[in-house]
Formats: sequence, C-alpha cells, structure tokens
Amino acid sequence: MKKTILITGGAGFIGSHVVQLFVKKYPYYNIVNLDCLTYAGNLENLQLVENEPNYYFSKVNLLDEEGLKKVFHDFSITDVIHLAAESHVDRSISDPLAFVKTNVLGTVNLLNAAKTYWKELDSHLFYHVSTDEVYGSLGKDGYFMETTAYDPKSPYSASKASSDHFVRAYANTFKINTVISNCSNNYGPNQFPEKLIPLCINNIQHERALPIYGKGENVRDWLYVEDHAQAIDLIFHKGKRGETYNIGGWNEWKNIDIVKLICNIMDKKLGKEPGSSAQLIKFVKDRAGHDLRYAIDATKLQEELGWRPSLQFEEGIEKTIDWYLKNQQWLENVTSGNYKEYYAAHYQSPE
Ligand SMILES: Cc1cn([C@H]2C[C@H](O)[C@@H](COP(=O)(O)OP(=O)(O)O[C@H]3O[C@H](C)C(=O)[C@H](O)[C@H]3O)O2)c(=O)[nH]c1=O
Repeated sequence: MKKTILITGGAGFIGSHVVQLFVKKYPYYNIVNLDCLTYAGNLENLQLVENEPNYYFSKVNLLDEEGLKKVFHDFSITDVIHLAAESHVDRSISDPLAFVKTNVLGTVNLLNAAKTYWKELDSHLFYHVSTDEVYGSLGKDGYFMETTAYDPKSPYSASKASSDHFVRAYANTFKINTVISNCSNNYGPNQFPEKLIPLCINNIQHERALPIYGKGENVRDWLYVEDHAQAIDLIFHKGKRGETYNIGGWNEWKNIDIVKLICNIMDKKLGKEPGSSAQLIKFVKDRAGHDLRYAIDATKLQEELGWRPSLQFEEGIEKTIDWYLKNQQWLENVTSGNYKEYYAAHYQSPE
C-alpha cells in the first residue's frame, strides 16, 4: 500500500525539517502537512518542497474534530507523525489551558480520527513526537532512560506527558500501532526566536539585552534539528511498534556558557569588538519551577537502530547563526506576523 503520511505541525520548527526530509527522500510517499498556523507555524519554512507533487498542505486545527476526520478521509491517511504542539515553557506558565487544549485534547482528537478511519490497524502507524521534559529534572548526575518514571514539572511538560499517556492508552485499548520518541532541546534554522538560541542571535543583532534566567546554571542537552529529523525517519521506518526511544545529542551545556559562546561567534561574524555582545547579558528573575538539568541516554536508539548525531555542536551552532544572519527577512516576518501575507499569496486568506 502506498503511504500517505499526515505530518502535524509541519509548518513549525521541527515539523518543517521532518516534512522536507520526507518529501525529498520519499517521492513515492504522499506527505500531508496539517498545521493551523499559530504564531510559530510559518509556511515560508517549506519553500523548498511546496511545489513538489507529493506535498500537500491542510490548514486544520487539532481541536476541529470533523476537520481532522475529513483530512483522514480525503487523503486516505495511512500513517501519522504527530509533531503539532504548543512548545514554549514560559507560555505554558502564563496560559496552561492553551497547552491542555492543543497538546492533550488535540492529541486525543487525532487519535480518535485515526481510530475511526483506520480499519486494518496493523498496517498503520501513529508516531508521537515528544520531549525529554516529561521525565522531570535531573540533579548533577544521571541520565533520562526510556524506563525513567514520568515526573513532569511545568504545565508544558505535564501536557506532553499526558499526551504520551494517551498514545500508550490508545495502543493498549484500541490496538493502534504506536511509537513515541522523547527528544532533548533542538536548535537550528526555523526556530521561533522566543527560544534561548534564536532569541540570543536576534537580540544581539538588535543590541537588545540577553535575559538569563536565574544564574544561568541550568543545563540542557542540545541536538541539531536535522539530526532529530533523521532520528524520526529511522524510528518511523525501523522502530519497534509500541516502543519508546529517547533522542539526545550527548551535548550538555549550561545556559550561561551557551550564551557566551553565541556572543563570541556573533562578535566575529558582525565584526564587533571581542566581548561586546557579552555586555548585553542580563541576569533576570528565574523561570518559575525552572528544571535544573535535562540529559538523555540515547543508547537504545544507537544500539537498536544505529543512530548517532551527525553534527558536532560547534559546527551546528555556526550553521545556525549563519542561517539567521542570512534570513533577516524571515526573522522580521515571524516577529511581525508578516508570514500571513505569504500564506495569503500562496494559499487562501488566513483567518
Ligand atoms: C527563553 C529563555 C530561556 N532561558 C533558559 C531556560 C532554559 O533553561 C534554557 C532553554 O530555554 P528554552 O525556552 O529555549 O527551552 P526549554 O525550556 O529547555 O524547552 C525546550 O526544549 C524542550 C526539550 C522542549 O520540549 C521544549 O518544547 C523546548 O521549548 O534557557 C533563559 O535563561 N532565558 C531566556 O530568555
């Protein structure tokens, strides 16, 4: 059976890289990008594939149950890779309900659409893309394993943990084939500049302060977004059904060190006096309930499926900074909302 894969959140950061990879690598699959184009979803991210004959776009909100069922029916969806989510921890602190709606209810609506439409369950796959934040926060030592108990600490991670549970519950109760992956912090092109790395790049260009929460001692494990997309490709095709795979970069950084690194690279690239960008660093009030450290043990993915990150961080961060410097208009568009004009010109009028 020819695959028609529904990729949700395909206009977002990670989703756009997954859509591009699948459209180009698998011309014999149909790829349907379902996205409701929130502030973080931008069709400009898909310019490289938007005219490919195997690429389709459908503007549907995960809360629109009938709309979802129609997409399954109209496109004869065979598989799902579910990436659409509200993803910013700070926003989840100011508006938790938005995260419950999209991440929990939206995922259940999508599962229901799959359950209704798929008749021979064995020939389909529902792949849920999740986060390492479901495991909570680590101290100085240790790693998150696939067997680590869930202990989400923020409204965002609680909503993702809940959606993971629903996916497993549907696998158990309704016998849907599922797989889940939990990944560490991503960085790279197309990331909305509310997240630490693009925020710093953008603020340095505009000579704005670089807000460091607390003392900047919190640790994150960073992975280049294209490496994440490669891992998703592998897991989609070769991962064992019903399993969970952790994805990480073996690349832990304290926030303050990563910001200083970005400052140094930006000084060189912008021809500024060494040390001048670092003067923008400003220690601010800590994030409420700020998780201290995330670190992933991705041994299972490495041993079972042979995955390793391909990029060294030093190379990835240079590439990322170069991309943002070259794509000033993109930054301008996403921060001003102009991407809606792009949508209107290419598709139908946005709401
Ligand atoms: C925006 C910002 C962040 N930070 C700190 C807070 C974190 O310790 C670290 C990274 O923050 P960011 O908001 O970029 O990402 P996380 O909160 O780690 O979460 C991210 O990685 C996981 C895996 C997901 O699943 C989330 O969807 C994704 O947003 O920098 C600052 O100090 N200042 C700032 O202005």
